[in-house]
Amino acid sequence: MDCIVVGGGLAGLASAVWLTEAGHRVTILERRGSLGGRTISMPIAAVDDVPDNGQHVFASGYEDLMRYLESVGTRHYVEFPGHMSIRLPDGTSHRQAFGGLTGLRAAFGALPGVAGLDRARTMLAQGRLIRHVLRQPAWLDDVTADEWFRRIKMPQAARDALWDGIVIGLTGDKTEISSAKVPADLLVTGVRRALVHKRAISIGYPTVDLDTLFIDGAEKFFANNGVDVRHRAVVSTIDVADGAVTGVTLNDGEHIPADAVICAVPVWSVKGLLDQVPGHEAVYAAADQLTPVPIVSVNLYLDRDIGMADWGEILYGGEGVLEQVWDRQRMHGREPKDNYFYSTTVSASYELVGKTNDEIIDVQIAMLRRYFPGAADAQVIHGHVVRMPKSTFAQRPGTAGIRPDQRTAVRGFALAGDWTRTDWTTTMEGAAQSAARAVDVILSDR
Ligand SMILES: Cc1cc2nc3c(=O)[nH]c(=O)nc-3n(C[C@H](O)[C@H](O)[C@H](O)COP(=O)(O)OP(=O)(O)OC[C@H]3O[C@@H](n4cnc5c(N)ncnc54)[C@H](O)[C@@H]3O)c2cc1C
Repeated sequence: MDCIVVGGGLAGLASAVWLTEAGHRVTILERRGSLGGRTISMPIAAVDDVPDNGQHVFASGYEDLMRYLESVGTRHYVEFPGHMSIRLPDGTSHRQAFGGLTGLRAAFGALPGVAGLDRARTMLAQGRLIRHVLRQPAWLDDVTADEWFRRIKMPQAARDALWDGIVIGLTGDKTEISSAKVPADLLVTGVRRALVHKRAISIGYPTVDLDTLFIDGAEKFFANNGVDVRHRAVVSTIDVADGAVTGVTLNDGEHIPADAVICAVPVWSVKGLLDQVPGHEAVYAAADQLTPVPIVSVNLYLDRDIGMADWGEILYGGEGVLEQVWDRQRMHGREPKDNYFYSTTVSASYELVGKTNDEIIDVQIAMLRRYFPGAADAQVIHGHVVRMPKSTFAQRPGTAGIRPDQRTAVRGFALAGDWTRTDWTTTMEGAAQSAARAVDVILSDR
């Protein structure tokens, strides 16, 4: 078959690799000048370094993403150290091993900063939470995670220490925005994966920049297997005749014929592309409801070691958003030479994203000084702000079930992308799983 993949982010790359492995001829059409979509590196000449557009972390249940990395030969660049740390505003850092004794103690309410009666209240609230996750009451998608925590009487201290961070980490959004059903579903996915692998889910990270991890191996694979990659090719319609796909048309009017097409553009780019696809109204309605969530990342090259206790630390008790700090040189196994490189991530950064670069750097440095005594006199050698107003998408109450399936009403045409229906939310694994399912649709349509 002659196949077209629209979009060269992770969902498109994985689709192209797996269609090629299945023996088909593939063309990738990517609107930008390079591949990678939302997972890219951004070289900075001033410090001779290659930071990313934002730190990406992995969960050990990311099966399809790992399969993609196996296919492009870079699986060995992901490490799961088995721990991460949380830091409280008083500067104390607590190392969290995943599962094991720490998990057991947490189940009994023993969380940092949670004391006295709140421990018993936390244990009871967590019991109610687990019951809701397993039984999924009908109202779960009618309320925000914030309201859910109020209903199960989760003490504020436990929310500050763990649960708000979990919601923001899992959904990418604030507790007062995200539907309670999203974290509940993800907890089910996590437990399922943990049971299959007989291991608690843990968090890992790439030991190289994102281009080396996701793109370089893919480009070699494409060159070796005759995949045609066309940059700056902007698709304007998916073409359909008699219920089957016939190809795509670019914005300059060129029609490219194909036997099969996978459309792997982000949710905010899909409107207009599917006008000829029966049922596109529901997809466009979903696209209107899955609104973008900003992430602001700052790559900070400092003149000294701020004394991080771990490769990654989550800062609790911040400003209601999840703030994370990453020790990039440690993660990449490099000795600091001319500077100490820390990367910070502010998820759901609705307020921060509108500020100037200098203001953002000031806010982040002030935050490091608050949490890390070693940062008190640190000077910024170079600061690099990455503002991504469209990083992930929000799933507000009432949106359960609106994410479209990969299978469409058109023969030979499938949707992919982190926003299509998967076991995950807006993640790299969601993108990879959507690709696996889209490729299955195409292969089963033959
Ligand atoms: C800062 C940041 C941090 C993140 N952190 C994590 C994390 O820690 N863990 C995690 O799992 N996930 C994380 N994510 C989410 C993850 O990056 C995304 O969910 C995933 O990369 C989405 O991949 P995708 O292929 O679905 O979409 P995209 O990567 O957006 O790819 C879509 C591609 O389609 C192209 N395109 C659009 N329209 C057209 C058109 N008309 N014609 C041709 N091409 C088109 C675009 O240019 C783009 O290259 C993070 C995201 C960001 C931005």
